[in-house]
Amino acid sequence: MERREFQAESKKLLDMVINSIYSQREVFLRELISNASDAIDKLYYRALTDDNLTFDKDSYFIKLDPNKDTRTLTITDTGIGMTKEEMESNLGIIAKSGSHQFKEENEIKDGHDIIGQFGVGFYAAFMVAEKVTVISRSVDSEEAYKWESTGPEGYTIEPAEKAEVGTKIILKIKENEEEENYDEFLEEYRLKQIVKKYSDFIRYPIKMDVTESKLKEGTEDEYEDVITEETLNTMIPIWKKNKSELTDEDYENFYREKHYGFDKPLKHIHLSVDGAVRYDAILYIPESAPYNYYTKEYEKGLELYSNGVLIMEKSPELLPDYFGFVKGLVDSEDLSLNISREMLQHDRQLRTIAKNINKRIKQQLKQVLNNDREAYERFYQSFGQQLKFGVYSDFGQHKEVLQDLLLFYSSKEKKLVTLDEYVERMPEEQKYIYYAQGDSVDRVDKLPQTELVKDKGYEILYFTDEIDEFAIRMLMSYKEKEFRNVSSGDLGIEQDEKEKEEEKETEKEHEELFTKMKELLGDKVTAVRASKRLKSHPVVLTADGDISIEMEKIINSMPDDQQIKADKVLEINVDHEIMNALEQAKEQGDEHLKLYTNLLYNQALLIEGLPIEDPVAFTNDICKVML
Ligand SMILES: Nc1ncnc2c1ncn2[C@@H]1O[C@H](COP(=O)(O)OP(=O)(O)OP(=O)(O)O)[C@@H](O)[C@H]1O
Repeated sequence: MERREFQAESKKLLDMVINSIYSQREVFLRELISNASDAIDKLYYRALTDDNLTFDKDSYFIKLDPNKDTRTLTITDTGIGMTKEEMESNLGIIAKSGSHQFKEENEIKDGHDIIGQFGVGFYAAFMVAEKVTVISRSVDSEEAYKWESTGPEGYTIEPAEKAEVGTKIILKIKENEEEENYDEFLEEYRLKQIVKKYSDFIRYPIKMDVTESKLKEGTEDEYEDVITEETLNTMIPIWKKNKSELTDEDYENFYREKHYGFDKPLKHIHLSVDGAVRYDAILYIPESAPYNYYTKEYEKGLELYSNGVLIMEKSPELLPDYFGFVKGLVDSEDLSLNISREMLQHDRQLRTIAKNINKRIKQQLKQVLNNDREAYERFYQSFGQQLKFGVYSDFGQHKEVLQDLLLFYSSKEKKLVTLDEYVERMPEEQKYIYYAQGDSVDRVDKLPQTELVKDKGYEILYFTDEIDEFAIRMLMSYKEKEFRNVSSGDLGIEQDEKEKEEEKETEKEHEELFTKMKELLGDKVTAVRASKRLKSHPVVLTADGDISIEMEKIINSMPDDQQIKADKVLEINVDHEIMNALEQAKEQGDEHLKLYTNLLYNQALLIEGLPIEDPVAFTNDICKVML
């Protein structure tokens, strides 16, 4: 028996396969099973043109046989086999793919897509095996041959005995090393796991004899090992089935089987696209957020398959951040994979798929919003913040996609409404879309700032999430209607001549008092003014300029210590009885007016949910007034 050397380049390549191409050792099994499946597919193609051959799908299988005593793992297939020459060229020259050549020579169709293309996968066996033996008999030969190698030193080929057509690969599993455990590749449970993970949708059954300890018949506490042959893979992926054959329950079961979430998914999307890039996808919109969703630990992404073989557990490129909650998978035969199948060579196909998927998710959400509001609200409860963050992020790039998916609580409807519903209801003379912010609907409801707008009969959107105002600032307007904070200086509410006249008079009347009050407050406020928006409450703090008080609160609570200040204005309700008290205080001297001004300013801070600078002084001030 003559030992043959691998070609010089092959030696280097083999070293690379063993040591650096694959990041996980377990993929050796994926590679050998894919080869076995390719070999059966080749028989199928041969039968199409060869009258002497019939292909009965049910008689083909792949079998795994772990044996701890001999430390071997045998993978047997009933495929096309290899002649001596094929062994020479396909296993003797690394990076020579018989499968690739086969694809070139045969017209590949019917979804029997050959997986192999690079001619390196087989050698992944050396990551776990110290010796690899291949015994194969080709469909074209009466004789069988044995190929054997212990790695870079070379290989031998000699005649062998094998009754049936097909290939048997015997891996002599390496001994454990200090930090490496190879025993796991002889364990039934582990092999099952690896098959499920990577090869669950291989078209042919992957079988293994599984040992189970069972109660011995006729006894109560005696157990015996029972061996049964199990098929480890599901074979037909749900996404390759016809949609009409599948029920909601099937999709829900698949969601659970895949551990996409513990909840019941809100909706699923099943796509079979036959366009420029062909792919199938099953996507789920979950109903509730995983516990770590809003943390750094959460990783978005879809599973990526190529021809039913898992390539990536989480491909982040397939989902934009704002739809990062979507779960599911994509299977495409059109991906250009790199040699380890762990990455893609071009992301063009992936980008096309991602773009389509993005569109479909939006459509689906819109549909739920329009047809099943209750379900959408449940979804929004979990992921509304994410959508709003999506509007805000990347300098508002995605606002067009997302604006119609937003909901806010409405002062009028007392429930969540869309921006479209708001704008549709706006009276003609209403200039802006009004909003007010606070920690909760109850709190916003009681805000004095909302009085005038409500009095006018206009609807107000309540912003109770920190992100709300930031997102809306990015949006700027919706259907050409600008957003306006109810606390802002200009509310765009038209006044008639008489009202304007009255306002001027009031300003003049109290000018001296307000100037004095502003002096007493110093730079705590930029102005003290007669309020146009208050009806029953005595005071309120509002903001001039771009930064609202709510934004000041949020930004200042962030860890990066960017201290910013809103231009606060103390507004006084001149129709309130408090005005008399203030005018009297002014007459009584600065001391008195200062006491009242501070009290009112601190009250306004409290209403806004802002901290009082000196609570002790504030309570002392109250006592002074009481005594
Ligand atoms: N079980 C098998 N039965 C028949 N032929 C096989 C078998 N395993 C490997 N071969 C032959 O050996 C060749 C090399 O296999 P290898 O796994 O290295 O590459 P590949 O499958 O062609 O490509 P890839 O690197 O993309 O997996 C295959 O193309 C095929 O012709």
